Amino acid sequence: MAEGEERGGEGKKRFRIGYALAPKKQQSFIRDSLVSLARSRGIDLVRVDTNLPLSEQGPFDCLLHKLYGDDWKRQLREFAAANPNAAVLDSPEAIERLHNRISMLQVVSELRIECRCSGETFGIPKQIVIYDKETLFDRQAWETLKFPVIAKPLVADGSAKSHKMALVFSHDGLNKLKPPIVLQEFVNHGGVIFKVYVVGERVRCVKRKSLPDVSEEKKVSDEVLSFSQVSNLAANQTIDDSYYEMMHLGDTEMPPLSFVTDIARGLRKKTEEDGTAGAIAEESAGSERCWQGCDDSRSIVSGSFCGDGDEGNLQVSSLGMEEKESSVQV
Ligand SMILES: Nc1ncnc2c1ncn2[C@@H]1O[C@H](COP(=O)(O)OP(=O)(O)OP(=O)(O)O)[C@@H](O)[C@H]1O
Ligand SMILES: O=P(O)(O)O[C@H]1[C@H](O)[C@@H](O)[C@H](OP(=O)(O)O)[C@@H](OP(=O)(O)O)[C@H]1O
Repeated sequence: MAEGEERGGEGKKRFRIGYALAPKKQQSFIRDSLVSLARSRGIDLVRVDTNLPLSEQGPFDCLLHKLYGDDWKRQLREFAAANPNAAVLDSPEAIERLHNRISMLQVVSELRIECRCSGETFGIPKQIVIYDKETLFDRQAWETLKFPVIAKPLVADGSAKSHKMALVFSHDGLNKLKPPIVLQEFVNHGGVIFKVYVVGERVRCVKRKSLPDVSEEKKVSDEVLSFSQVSNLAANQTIDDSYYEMMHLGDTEMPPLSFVTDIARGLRKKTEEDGTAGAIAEESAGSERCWQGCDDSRSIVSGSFCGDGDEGNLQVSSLGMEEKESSVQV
């Protein structure tokens, strides 16, 4: 439908947003409440049928997607060419860097934040990337890194596998890992992370549960603990709350707003400079893509990191989603 064409009743133009999501993400993101709110504001959310060619569907003023693969990328390119006025969130080129845990953090490492408040620091935990088993056992590659470390799949493509991580306490745990991986020093941070979502001018900071601190005696363990999406556990997945009760997480203060907005502003500026659409949100120890919904259906993954083993699983209980949040416009 041409731009400016009337769609809704009473002379109001309605917008059609096509969404193309995997079924699980559809469930978490396209909630009835969102659909009704959008409808009341003149926006119709329309599911894209991924079994049909995109070119046969629409018209859409905007396409919201979280799908991957060469064929999908081709379809998006064709859609963008045929519909130059339609927004594609996000273009495959713009999100490419977020699919690799090294390149996703590059923009963060280039940010220089002057911390005006005392005590705040900003940066990425020390990390190395390991592409093969040989390097995994090469002590030299490890010289700069201290245990415990978190092993994260290098690829971050939204698959369940790409979220499977492991906390490794010593060299003995290394043989359970499957490169390519990023090994990042574990930073004790009191069992709570702050996720900061940046969409254009808007910034929202939420508090989430994270991995518990590692005590000195635990640091000598040869265990490997696997975990997945700890910050997204649903309220009914409470397993062991004693740690969090002890840490009084509910009382944890949000980071100073000025600190959060400085980071948000910096990230926005950097991504705009680089011509990247969409948004990155910054955590205390990682980096995130934006345009996210809440998902009640996640669980601690049993089984091993990157696959199929059976090492111990880390038990983390859930904090109510977005238990406490602050929102600001920059
Ligand atoms: N270096 C670190 N030190 C301590 N904890 C960390 C570190 N890196 C990650 N974590 C914890 O592990 C969780 C998952 O890490 P990360 O955010 O990199 O993975 P993800 O799978 O991309 O994210 P999510 O769990 O939000 O889907 C973080 O939310 C945080 O709780
Ligand atoms: O809801 P928050 O706390 O923002 O957590 C997000 C994760 O950090 C993202 O990694 C998830 O996206 P992927 O599963 O596509 O990586 C994303 O999955 P979603 O797209 O299903 O919402 C969320 O789990």
